[in-house]
Amino acid sequence: MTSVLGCRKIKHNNSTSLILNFRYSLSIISALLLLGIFYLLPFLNEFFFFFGFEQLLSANRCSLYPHSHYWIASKRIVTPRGIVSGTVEIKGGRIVSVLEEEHWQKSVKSLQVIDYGNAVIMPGLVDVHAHLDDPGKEEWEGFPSGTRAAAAGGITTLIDMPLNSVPSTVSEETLGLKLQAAAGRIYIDVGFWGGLVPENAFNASSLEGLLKAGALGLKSFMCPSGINDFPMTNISHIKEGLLVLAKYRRPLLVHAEIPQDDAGYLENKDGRDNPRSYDVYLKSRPASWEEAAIKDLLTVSKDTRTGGPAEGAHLHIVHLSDARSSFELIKEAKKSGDSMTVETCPHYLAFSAEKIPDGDTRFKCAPPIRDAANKEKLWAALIDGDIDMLSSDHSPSAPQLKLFNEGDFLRAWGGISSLQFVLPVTWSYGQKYGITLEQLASWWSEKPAKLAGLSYKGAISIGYEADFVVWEPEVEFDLDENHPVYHKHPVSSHFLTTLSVYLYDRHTACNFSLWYFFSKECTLVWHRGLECVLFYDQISLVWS
Ligand SMILES: NC(=O)N[C@H]1NC(=O)NC1=O
Ligand SMILES: [Zn+2]
Ligand SMILES: [Zn+2]
Repeated sequence: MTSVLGCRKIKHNNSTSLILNFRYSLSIISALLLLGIFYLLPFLNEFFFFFGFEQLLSANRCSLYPHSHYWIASKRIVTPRGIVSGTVEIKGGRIVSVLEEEHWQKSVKSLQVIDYGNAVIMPGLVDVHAHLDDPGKEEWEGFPSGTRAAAAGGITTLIDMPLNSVPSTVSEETLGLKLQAAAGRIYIDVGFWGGLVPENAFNASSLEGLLKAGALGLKSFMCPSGINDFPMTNISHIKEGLLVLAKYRRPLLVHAEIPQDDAGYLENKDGRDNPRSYDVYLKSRPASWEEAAIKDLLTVSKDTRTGGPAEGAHLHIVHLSDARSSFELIKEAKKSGDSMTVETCPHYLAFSAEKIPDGDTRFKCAPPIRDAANKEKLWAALIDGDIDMLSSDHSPSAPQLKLFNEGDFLRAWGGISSLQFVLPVTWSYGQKYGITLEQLASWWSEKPAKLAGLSYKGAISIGYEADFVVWEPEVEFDLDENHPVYHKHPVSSHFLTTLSVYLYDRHTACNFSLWYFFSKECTLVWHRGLECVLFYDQISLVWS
């Protein structure tokens, strides 16, 4: 296939990527000037050495094709106006035309066309909720490992959460540290959320500094986050934050759980309950926690309505698990005109509490995975369009924090590691519900790009950035220990092994799909004789 040759050729070809790198370095320079991050000045020598050489060299190898102007063809191109058989024309990293078959065949020189046949060309996934833990907790995950796993999973843009790294991203300065840590170490486009915490919530100029410095929006917790320098906010903090966000027309993402006094969580303080029991954990964080948080949020989300004091701001509920009361409240608020969206995650759509073995802390996340009936309702809400989008909530930790030996659900780290597998998991588990490729593109690309304010990403449309995933929905692979995993901790990659456990338990054939992947180093990975290519044209940080 031409792309194999194309890829190898690119390893030695400089022309296209020089433009890429020029653009990349320029964006960094202008950002630095713009932001006035003067404290970075002492590092600039090193910084430009890094970018000028390392980054140039590595990115030189990342272009798909030795042309800045080329076409990719397929019988299944997922566009906002449906599935098209034809070509996407790419020039300088942007989509300049999408042509149906009969229109392109005459006009395009064959050498500049990569024909993927029946493979699906979709917009690259935009994951708006992942914790890359870098700087400071690189032993949990990092920009290189995390973005590489993302690329291998078809994600071309990732927005990093402000907590789990050290320090948390809660100021212009700490955002600067993120940029520094990401520089030259990312394989896909990366943007950042900033944190809304009690310390900055009433300090509008601090929040503005964070937003002006490039944070795409803010994130806050309504319960303890598990991270000391990321304390929880109350509704007054959130109300204030929304006023600042309104000015910048940016979203607030909220972890919506408020601890309730009646919860088993408190009852177990004396250690009477068995901490290995998933049921005990589930009861310790009941749906009433989510419901209480949503009820509280609705007292301020109305401010985001047209004519309201926070018009322009937007409230986004992350990782909804409760498909009952909490979901109904969100749905009503949206109907009333509150500017709100909600996401759920593949683990809530794939697993159910009844099947989680006691002591298996790979399944621990917050809010918890609930019962099978709840899972069905989540799927229905997603398919009806009432849950707007999906995200990974990739939240890895050092393996020892999962306490695999003790299997203590109450003390183990809460977080599931899933980045590389969100596309095949969504597709595979969605088969039962007859989900379509267009729905996948909406949940994983179009809506998340919109949330992050990336108006030039998330769709295969003229003028959009040329970020794609090319994959074969019909091809299956076994998710076993031989499967290459790029997360920092592949062995304890909770989600991966969890899925395997499930599949083996049920003795079903693995129904996961294979996608092509093309890594930055131009390493072609072959699975079952199929060439894997994911390609992306823009290697740059995302700026608002
Ligand atoms: N700190 C952190 O990443 N917490 C995440 N983990 C999880 O399971 N839910 C979360 O919010
Ligand atoms: Zn959360
Ligand atoms: Zn999270």
